[in-house]
Amino acid sequence: MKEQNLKKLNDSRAIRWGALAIVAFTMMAAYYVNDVVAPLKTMLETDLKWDSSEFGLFTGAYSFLNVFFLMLIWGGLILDRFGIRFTGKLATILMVLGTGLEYYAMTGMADATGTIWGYKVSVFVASAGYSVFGVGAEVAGITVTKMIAKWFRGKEMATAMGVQVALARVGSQAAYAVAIPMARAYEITTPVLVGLICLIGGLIAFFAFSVLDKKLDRQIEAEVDNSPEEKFSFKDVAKILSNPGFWLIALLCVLFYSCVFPFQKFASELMISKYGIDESVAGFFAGLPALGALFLTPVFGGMVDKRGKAASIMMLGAAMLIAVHCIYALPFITSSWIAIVLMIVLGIAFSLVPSAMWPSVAKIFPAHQLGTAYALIFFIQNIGLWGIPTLIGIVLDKYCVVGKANGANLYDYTLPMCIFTGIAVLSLIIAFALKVADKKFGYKLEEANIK
Ligand SMILES: NCCCC[C@H](NC(=O)[C@@H](N)CCCCN)C(=O)O
Repeated sequence: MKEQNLKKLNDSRAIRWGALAIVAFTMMAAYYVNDVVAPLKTMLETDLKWDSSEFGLFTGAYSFLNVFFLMLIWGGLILDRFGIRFTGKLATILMVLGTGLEYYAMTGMADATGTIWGYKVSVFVASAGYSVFGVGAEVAGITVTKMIAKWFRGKEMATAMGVQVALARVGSQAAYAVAIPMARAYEITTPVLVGLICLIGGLIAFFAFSVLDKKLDRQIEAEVDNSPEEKFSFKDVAKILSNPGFWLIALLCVLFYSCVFPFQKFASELMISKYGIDESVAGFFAGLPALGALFLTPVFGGMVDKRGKAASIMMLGAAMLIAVHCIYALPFITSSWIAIVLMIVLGIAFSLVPSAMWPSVAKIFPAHQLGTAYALIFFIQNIGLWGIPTLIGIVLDKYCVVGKANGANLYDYTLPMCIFTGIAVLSLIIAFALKVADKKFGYKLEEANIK
């Protein structure tokens, strides 16, 4: 009997969901490390003497190598050439090494004098470490998307993608919630050390997953990794780039995510300085969008599957984003309750747009172009994840310092929030253009997936 007629590993619901749980743990650790330094902004200023521009440099460093050294593109090529197991292990090792370097810079180099290209040695080396981590995290992201496509093809693929993103949000929310209390109780760098340990756990988890994946490959005759429909191809790049749907989704992605992830990085300080929220819970509130998205992304994903309206939902999410950032920008609104409600509304927008956007990519592009399309969209998104925090950090230092307290600057966040509002307005315009393009080019974004 041919091997393919045997029951394969991923035919067992328990085993395929178990495999997803293993890699989702690795991604959860990645999202934790990604976000855990952000709530410490004020402490970094008092304890390690990092100013806002240096914090912005560090935050944007996540995407630096991905953008300027095209690491996502090389990552896509490596993924297609060497497969999920090799690329996943490589990406996770990069995350561990990068975080190790970041931790070393923040501990062992904290007192080092001197500068590199005008930046403190500790800031520069920590940013270099975070940049290496960013390459690993983004490549791991596309690897996991491909892993889900392989293990869940013809099964609960969209649900599995939603569950993986939702679990990653647990890592983000944990980071925002624990960073300040943990840093106060132990050392400022303890939250990073915990992340490093979790990532080492994630590396072990990925090695365990690889054993299962190898077994699955032995069971399937035609190896999915090598099938032409999964390959990153330069021919496809040209086709994708000439599709107006690609540009609209990529632009919406960079604009929308630039208003969420970089904003969150500064949100703990905003909560404390403008709304008087206690430092011990400010991170928790800054992480609320991730917590909301944890529950709502699968719900809205289900709605998009059953009722469609993906383009309209993206417009709604972008409109909500404008309202949130605009109200944060108003200098006379300083109630902590309003700040918290706005974070909840941001959480709803942060669930609406991704749950409509990522499945829309699959409607606009045929299956064989999907991997390439995701890598290119992530690449463009990373330009915003690099540029916006860098810009906000500089703007804070140059135009927003209004005093000093306990050795840290006090900032007026009006101008940064106006910048975020402007980007959100652009995202609504692009979402509207996408809806028009949907009608014109027949992407079927407004139609239900399940009929
Ligand atoms: N199947 C695609 C899922 C994408 C999820 C998306 N992640 C990203 O956009 C990453 N490129 C950036 C992650 C940065 C984490 N702070 C998401 O919504 O998380």
